[in-house]
Amino acid sequence: MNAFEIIGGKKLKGEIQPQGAKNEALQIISAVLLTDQKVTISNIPDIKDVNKLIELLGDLGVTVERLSKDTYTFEAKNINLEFFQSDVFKSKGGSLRGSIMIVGPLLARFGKAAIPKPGGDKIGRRRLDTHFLGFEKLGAKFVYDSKKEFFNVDATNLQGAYILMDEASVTGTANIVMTAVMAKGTTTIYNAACEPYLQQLCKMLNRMGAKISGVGSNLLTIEGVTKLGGTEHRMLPDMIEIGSFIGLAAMTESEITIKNVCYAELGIIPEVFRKLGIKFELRGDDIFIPSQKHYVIESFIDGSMLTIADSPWPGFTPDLLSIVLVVATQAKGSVLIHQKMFESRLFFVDKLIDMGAQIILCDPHRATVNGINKQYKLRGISMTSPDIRAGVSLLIAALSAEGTSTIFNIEQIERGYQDIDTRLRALGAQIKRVDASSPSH
Ligand SMILES: CC(=O)N[C@H]1[C@@H](OP(=O)(O)OP(=O)(O)OC[C@H]2O[C@@H](n3ccc(=O)[nH]c3=O)[C@H](O)[C@@H]2O)O[C@H](CO)[C@@H](O)[C@@H]1O
Ligand SMILES: C=C(OP(=O)(O)O)C(=O)O
Repeated sequence: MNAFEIIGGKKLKGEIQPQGAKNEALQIISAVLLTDQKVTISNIPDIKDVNKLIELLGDLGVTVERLSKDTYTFEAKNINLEFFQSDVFKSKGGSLRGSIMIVGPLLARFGKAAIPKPGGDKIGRRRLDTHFLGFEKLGAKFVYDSKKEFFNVDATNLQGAYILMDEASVTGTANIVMTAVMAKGTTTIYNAACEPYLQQLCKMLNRMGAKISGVGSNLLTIEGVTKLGGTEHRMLPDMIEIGSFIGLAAMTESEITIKNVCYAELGIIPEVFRKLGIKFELRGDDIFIPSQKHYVIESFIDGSMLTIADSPWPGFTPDLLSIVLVVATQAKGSVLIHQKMFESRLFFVDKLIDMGAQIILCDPHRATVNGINKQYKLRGISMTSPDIRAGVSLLIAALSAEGTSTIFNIEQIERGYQDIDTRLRALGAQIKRVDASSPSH
């Protein structure tokens, strides 16, 4: 078990390159199961969740070749469907959220799939109804063994259908799209999620021979085809990392350039950080954030207090709300953070309160932050990271704080942020990895 030890209060400076997008990678890598031909994928982030999915595909029989640090080829020629019943599959498949997205492609290609209830962050209930209701509409049948927490799904004759999704689920949409691309006839998916992750997936599937229209909207039309072929795909930069680095720069008064951000794909994200008063410039495709001592939270036009809430794309992603919250603690002004999607994602504010932040947790979904305008610094403490984004928010808080902080359970952070300690050290951060099982901890 490792922990991060951080000496805070130091300004950082330099350039940082965002990794490839974690949540896109999980969809794209699952999609290689749709063809027996070679698929080459680049800008793959070297992070725990993605590596676990790649390993799982290897166990299923996919030939995986690593061409360079971030580029792999996948060839799903000989898939071993017996592997589903093994204990290895039950433990590995259940250890990450993204594994649920192997179901759609396996159904489309082989007419059967299985999956243990997937893992991922413990940030509230994470139901899978949208996925399975969609599979059912396309003609599949599933059985859920609640004792073993295991799904078995069968589909002998997938038929296109009209699907009004019960919510705009990100992984649910990806799964249903990957099933429908090889179902007979036309599928219409309304209330589809349309995050850049999904747009990237649909574009890749179309390059493989699929016929998907409406990409980027919440109404997708899919004409089923009988076979898909190989392709090449490059992952977008991770928009959640980009948002995290904007927050990091503001909190630590640092001058940071975030390189090659694909700005056009960031949607409303930059605007939300601007509303917190953070200044930055777009230089080519880089975001340059100057060192700024103070930043002032905007009010609404009528003078009322700003609310920042999550909603499905093109709304603000829930994965950046924890970062927005931590950044607001040092701003001038107040903001209400409303986490609508997840019910346990704001509890980490206890740790920020221990560090000296002024936050009132109104209920599990809402927290009011009273920014202290850097009148004093947060103080370093020992804390445990409850989930990936809270973990990074605490890391940002620790880097801005006075004194030493220790963050335990950094495996959560490393699910989604590649070599984060090394990359932060390159900006001048005082962060080191320590063995948390040693007696001094
Ligand atoms: C591997 C992966 O890609 N994970 C992302 C994916 O998870 P995932 O695909 O699991 O999340 P979903 O989009 O299914 O839903 C997330 C939560 O929001 C709720 N919900 C969803 C849609 C909606 O219109 N209303 C609503 O309340 C759901 O009930 C659920 O509690 O999308 C989430 C929402 O952007 C992100 O936090 C996760 O990082
Ligand atoms: C919640 C997240 O991930 P996952 O869905 O993999 O748990 C996230 O990336 O913020």
